Amino acid sequence: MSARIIDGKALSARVRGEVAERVRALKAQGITPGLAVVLVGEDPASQVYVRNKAAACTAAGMHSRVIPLAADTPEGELLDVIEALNADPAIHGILVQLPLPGHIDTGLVIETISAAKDVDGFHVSNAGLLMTGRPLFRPCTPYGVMKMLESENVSLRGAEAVIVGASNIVGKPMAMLLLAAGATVTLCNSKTRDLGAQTRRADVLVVATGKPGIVTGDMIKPGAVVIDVGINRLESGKLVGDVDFDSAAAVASAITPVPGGVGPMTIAMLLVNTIEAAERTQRGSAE
Ligand SMILES: Nc1nc2c(c(=O)[nH]1)N[C@@H](CN(C=O)c1ccc(C(=O)N[C@@H](CCC(=O)O)C(=O)O)cc1)CN2
Repeated sequence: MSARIIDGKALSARVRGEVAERVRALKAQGITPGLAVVLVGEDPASQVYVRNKAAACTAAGMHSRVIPLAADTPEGELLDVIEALNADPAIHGILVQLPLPGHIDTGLVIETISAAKDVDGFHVSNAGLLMTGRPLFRPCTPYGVMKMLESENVSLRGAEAVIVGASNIVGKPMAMLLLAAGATVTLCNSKTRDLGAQTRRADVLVVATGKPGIVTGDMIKPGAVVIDVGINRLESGKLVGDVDFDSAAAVASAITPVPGGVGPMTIAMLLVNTIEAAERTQRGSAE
């Protein structure tokens, strides 16, 4: 292995420490930032993520409210919960943990969250603002990836960036952020012909498909920076990314591990978005 390991755990701890300082400053002005997380159902992975989000919030000095709802909660009831949170002045950020049970329209749920409290950055208004270069909230995972690239001093101006996976929550916003930073962006999807021909052009390669091992070392340009967004639990219980780590690390100049890479940054950037939402409220009330 020759690649440098990009330590998401260490960077997320730094970011969370900076957020904690901003929380202290805001509290001194009488505002406690508050995050509400709605969890529908009992998906074990979602339960872990929600618990970790709440714990990170509390550790940073924020107010955290977790709202667990049964898997068969009617859609209308979930929308009522969101409306109540939209109107609650103690709550500055709202997120609904995904995925949702099949009987619920995810798009409708996201659009019901007030765009000003949409700390996931998934609301169509926030997606539009990001696309037009005026971001309010950047989606946490791609935002975390940008923070990792910045911390590694990766030069993005004019760089070839290739993203594998075109989801609304990672791939598409990732493309917008890399484009805004001056990269030439290629966004691959499940229909892309000859994926390796695309990935081999990448100076920065971001993989977010949920398919373990879809990218192997022979698909990577020597010296590329490889960001693995995938989190896949194998039957053995082992957690792996979308990139075959050993073969990729032999070729790349830097690579994120799984676990301990992008995942912890997702939670750190959620705290950043929440403190920004609360600071914005404070500025609004001071004007
Ligand atoms: N409303 C949202 N739902 C989902 C999001 C999101 O950003 N907003 N992203 C993912 C899940 N996710 C956050 O919610 C998330 C996934 C993984 C991690 C993480 O820290 N992973 C650890 C490993 C944890 C484990 O042992 O399972 C790591 O990679 O080191 C944090 C957040 C889908 N849903």
